[in-house]
Amino acid sequence: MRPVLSVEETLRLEDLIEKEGTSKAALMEYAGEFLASVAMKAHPHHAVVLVGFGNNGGDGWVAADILSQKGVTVDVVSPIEPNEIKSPIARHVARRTAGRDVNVVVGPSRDELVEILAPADIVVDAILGTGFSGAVRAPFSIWIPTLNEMDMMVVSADVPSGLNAETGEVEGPCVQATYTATMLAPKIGLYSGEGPEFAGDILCGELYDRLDEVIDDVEHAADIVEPADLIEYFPELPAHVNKYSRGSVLVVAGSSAYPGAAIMAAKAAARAGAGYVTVATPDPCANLIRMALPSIPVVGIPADTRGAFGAAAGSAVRVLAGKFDCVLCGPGMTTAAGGMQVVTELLKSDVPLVLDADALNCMSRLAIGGIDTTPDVYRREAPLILTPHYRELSRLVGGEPVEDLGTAIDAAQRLLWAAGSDNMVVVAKGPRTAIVGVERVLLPKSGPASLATAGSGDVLAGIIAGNVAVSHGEVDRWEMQCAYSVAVHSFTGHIAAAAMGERSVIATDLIDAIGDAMGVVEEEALKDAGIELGA
Ligand SMILES: NC(=O)C1=CN([C@@H]2O[C@H](COP(=O)(O)OP(=O)(O)OC[C@H]3O[C@@H](n4cnc5c(N)ncnc54)[C@H](O)[C@@H]3O)[C@@H](O)[C@H]2O)[C@@H](O)CC1
Ligand SMILES: Nc1ncnc2c1ncn2[C@@H]1O[C@H](COP(=O)(O)OP(=O)(O)O)[C@@H](O)[C@H]1O
Ligand SMILES: [K+]
Repeated sequence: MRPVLSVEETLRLEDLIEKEGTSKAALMEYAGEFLASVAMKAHPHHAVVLVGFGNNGGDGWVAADILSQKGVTVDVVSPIEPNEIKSPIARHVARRTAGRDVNVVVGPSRDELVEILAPADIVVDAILGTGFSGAVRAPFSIWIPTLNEMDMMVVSADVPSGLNAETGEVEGPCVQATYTATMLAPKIGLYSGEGPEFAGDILCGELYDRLDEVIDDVEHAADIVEPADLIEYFPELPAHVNKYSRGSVLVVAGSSAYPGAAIMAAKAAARAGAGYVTVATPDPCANLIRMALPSIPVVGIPADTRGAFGAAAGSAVRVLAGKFDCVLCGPGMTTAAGGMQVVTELLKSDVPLVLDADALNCMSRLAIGGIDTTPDVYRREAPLILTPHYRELSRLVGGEPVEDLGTAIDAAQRLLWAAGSDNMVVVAKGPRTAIVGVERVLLPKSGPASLATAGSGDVLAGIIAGNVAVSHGEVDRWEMQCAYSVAVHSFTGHIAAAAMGERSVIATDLIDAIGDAMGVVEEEALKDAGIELGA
């Protein structure tokens, strides 16, 4: 697992490191060394280092010094004279570097900047870091578009300048980085909002030799799940299993209007390894689903006049549910009154429950005004996994906006804390999906944009339910198991995109790729853990 920190957590970490005897001035030296080492990967002859007023600029001044000592021709571009820099540690390194073998240009015009940049083979962006917020002001509001227009190789110090390190928001111009050399731990804004579009490849400099020991003394905004972390969560297939003991899933889904969602979720659960999948669906669409899924039993449930779950559906589904290792409820179900009863009854059961799509919309209606009004709706002993996309998540917290990773994590944490249940996990789905559990926020591998296609979420819900069933509840950390499922879903996106072309992927392609995707996740995990296949 690799920690990702908020700005506040980073500052707390720096304070802790300082208390242990490594000053902020020393950290700046290490940050500059790391920045220079990333720039040196490009074997530059001529580097331009753009520095700002603060400590991010300090990192740049140190890097400039080191690059010139390595024989690189270096121009430093600064908005002010080194003597005028307010931060004492940054002023110190700026004065030192300016007295050495680098060319310092203060306050160039746009045309002068173009002339300085043109001969360089690498640009180090040390203009703004974690101290920046809002929209970039002059002169950087001129420097940054000028740099971006020249399309050069850029290494950004800590975060691309112009990106809010906390939220990933970009309100004005922002440096388009080739690499981001981030210090101590990646900042959450690199993964949220527009962060991924501007950061390029993210490389992290640990800077402090006891970092592993101290980093857990501060909270982590999130943890990136690395391939080897998933090893314990691979579903097993022992020789002695039968179809029931492999794991059974009841998929409570579909309606006359949306039978396809039930079909995709059920098929995905079976492909993920559940030995026995059954669909419970409103009577009028049961035959259609039977024809689409010859290997899956379909139970018709009393319907209303529109072909959605009817008044008697709640009790019928509750009776069925007890026979399964996991119940997935929601895809294509609509939010008709019968559906609301189905969700209410299933919450009372003691079976691990995955709620997706319309089951979540039913939840928001059950807790009108958001989770805080009726947190008891969510409380149950058995595991409860919610898989909302941003809009569904926003409804669950009473309409508060959820529009990027940061706001999604906040909303999911509000749900968890209000419910106060240890066995609840929120899989907040978006371009970067976060899995929010009581103890941790996980960032599993994200998939390609090809996943943004109707029905893709039904497939993920099926994969999650299939894996929950296969584990028979013997999982110590449900959020890690969800991370395995999200990683599999992400790889289905990559595999389907390679086969069909990235623009042409549809959700049924993802289902067909589940088996291969599980293979890839497992191969990567073993490789990451240094375990050789076939050894
Ligand atoms: N604090 C520490 O211990 C360490 C900090 N380090 C570096 O220091 C950085 C943080 O330094 P600072 O806190 O000094 O902040 P920054 O250097 O990121 O930015 C602060 C400066 O930006 C200016 N600024 C803020 N908003 C602006 C806007 N909208 N338009 C134009 N200018 C704006 C401020 O006037 C201030 O001078 C980190 O990102 C990292 O690169 C590293 O050297 C490692 C150690
Ligand atoms: N731009 C994107 N890049 C990567 N993954 C994405 C992107 N957009 C959506 N996804 C993923 O695709 C899935 C979409 O789910 P959802 O919105 O529930 O779809 P549906 O309701 O149509 O089934 C989620 O797993 C989400 O994380
Ligand atoms: K920067």
